[in-house]
Amino acid sequence: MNGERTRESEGESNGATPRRDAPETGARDPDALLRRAGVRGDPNRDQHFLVDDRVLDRLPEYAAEANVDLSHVLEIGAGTGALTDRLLAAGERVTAIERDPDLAAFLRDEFAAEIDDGRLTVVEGDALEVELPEFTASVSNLPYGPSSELAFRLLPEKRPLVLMFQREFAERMAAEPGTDDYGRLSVTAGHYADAEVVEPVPKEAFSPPPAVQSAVVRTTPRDPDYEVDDEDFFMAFLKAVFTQRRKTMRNAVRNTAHISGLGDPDAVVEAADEDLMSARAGNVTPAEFADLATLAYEVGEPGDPQ
Ligand SMILES: C[S@@+](CC[C@H](N)C(=O)[O-])C[C@H]1O[C@@H](n2cnc3c(N)ncnc32)[C@H](O)[C@@H]1O
Repeated sequence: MNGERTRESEGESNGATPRRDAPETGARDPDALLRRAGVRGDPNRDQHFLVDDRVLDRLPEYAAEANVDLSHVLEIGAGTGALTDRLLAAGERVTAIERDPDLAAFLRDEFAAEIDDGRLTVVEGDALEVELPEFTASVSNLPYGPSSELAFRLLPEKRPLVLMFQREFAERMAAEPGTDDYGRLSVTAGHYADAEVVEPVPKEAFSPPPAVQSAVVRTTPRDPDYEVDDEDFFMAFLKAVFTQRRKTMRNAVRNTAHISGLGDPDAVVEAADEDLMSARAGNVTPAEFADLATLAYEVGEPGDPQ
């Protein structure tokens, strides 16, 4: 990769002073970063780099306007560092995780001054596997392949998040009961945080453009307005009944015992509220699911979920 780097970067790589492509804003230009890195994003490696300055600038603003503590921002999938640069400007410290060894090497070179100052740590590795640092917030343009697993690695950390997802995923995450988008993802994400879609982002904001539209989600951690005895069972129960979201809850509970691990699903149906058993999963609120999961755990002989 370094052999492909342009003259723009030559002679600047002494690590002493941060690069500034746009003196008026002080920000690095995303296209110049791509040229200096000498890369084209590889969609097979979830590489779609943000090249729209306005979207890049707004991502940390979504956190700042919610008074999020940006003293240590975690960025997952830092790419060529266009967002990293904005996060360094908005916050005090950034830890940037990047799986691609060439991009991680580029980041270490491009941001040598910030690394020397102790403001940036580049972690080379898979964000699903590396140990996460203590962070106060995460602002990330996530790789879409593992975005669900990444979201559910971050949400239990109970920190504010501003994350770019595929638009459909974002809308399902933030959906309310009774809407078409409401489902397992809405309830499981809502277990940890309030989620709101703050901006749809068109394909053209990325290089190369992804196949689908994107959207930014901001999550604000909070405790749920219900209690569950066993969180793992609650999650397994949701997974089970939402595989049959168009069936009544009565049938969904009965038909999915192999997923939820319930030994006696009929006992749950008999003990549960009649109206609730006649409802469809897409209309059941998180609190109602929690009550039902608690009941199921008590009377349904739970075993090992799938
Ligand atoms: C959508 S791009 C975003 C890049 C950059 N943040 C931007 O906005 O231009 C996702 C980045 O995540 C990296 N990536 C893909 N899978 C990853 C994983 N499992 N862990 C860490 N980084 C990953 C890719 O190499 C790519 O640089």
